Amino acid sequence: MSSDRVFERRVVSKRRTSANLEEAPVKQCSNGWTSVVAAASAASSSSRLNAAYKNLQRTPFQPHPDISCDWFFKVMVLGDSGVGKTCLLVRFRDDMFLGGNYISTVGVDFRNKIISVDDSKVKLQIWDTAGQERFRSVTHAYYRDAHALLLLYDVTNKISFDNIRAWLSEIRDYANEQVVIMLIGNKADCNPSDRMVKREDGERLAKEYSVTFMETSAKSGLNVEIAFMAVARELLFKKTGIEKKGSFNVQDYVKEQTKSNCPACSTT
Ligand SMILES: Nc1nc2c(ncn2[C@@H]2O[C@H](COP(=O)(O)OP(=O)(O)OP(=O)(O)O)[C@@H](O)[C@H]2O)c(=O)[nH]1
Repeated sequence: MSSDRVFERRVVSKRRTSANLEEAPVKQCSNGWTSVVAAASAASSSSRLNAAYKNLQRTPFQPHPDISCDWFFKVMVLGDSGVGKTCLLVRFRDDMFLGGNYISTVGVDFRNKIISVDDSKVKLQIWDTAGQERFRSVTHAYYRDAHALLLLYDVTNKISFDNIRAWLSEIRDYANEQVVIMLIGNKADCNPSDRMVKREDGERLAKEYSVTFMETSAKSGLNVEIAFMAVARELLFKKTGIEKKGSFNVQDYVKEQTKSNCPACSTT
């Protein structure tokens, strides 16, 4: 059994509002999610969880031992509470939108998806993090071995955009220097009157920090698959592409892929 399969069990409820994090380090959910609640502290109370996490840490940028895939990458989704991190993941993984009551994530969760990139099978282990400030110290512990970070803001919430600089500064402090970063303006399906952050502002900020940018909608599915595919391609290129193809520009890839979508929701 590969290390991450320890987490791949059927579960009861992914998201909880209880702040009593010490109670249950691993929550299981009916929708396929597994919560690693307050893992930084709770991991020590679960040897299996600890072993699995340590195995993950030992395998950055290595082909994954799982014979069903060629490569394994850990991707984290970050951003303020309510920007749509969980919905983005659920859209990518299950092609569903979690409407209705909004329940804030506690701690961190992950789920796997295997995708095909050219002739390679790539397993993405995607970690959903709690956006609320009180969980920051928990989520920081997971940054270090992430290969890619999707940093989200909500185009209808200016504060979530203004906080992106602070997020980028945290990333600089806690993440690997080689980490691939993509800035995402989510909820691009909004009414024009609800939009508080212009696409150009997102583009400008991304340019300033030399990161890739795109707008998505977890609700409509707009650009969600493309965002994850772009990240997977860039990671794969970093690992193998130099010998194989010479060059790959993720921003050009995103531009090409989003060309046929709503212009207001794509990148430059
Ligand atoms: N219109 C619209 N609403 C969205 C979209 N994505 C998420 N939402 C809504 O935004 C709210 C928050 O979504 P979540 O995915 O739970 O947000 P989160 O970033 O995971 O929040 P935390 O768990 O607190 O960090 C929910 O009510 C969603 O239905 C989107 O693309 N468009």
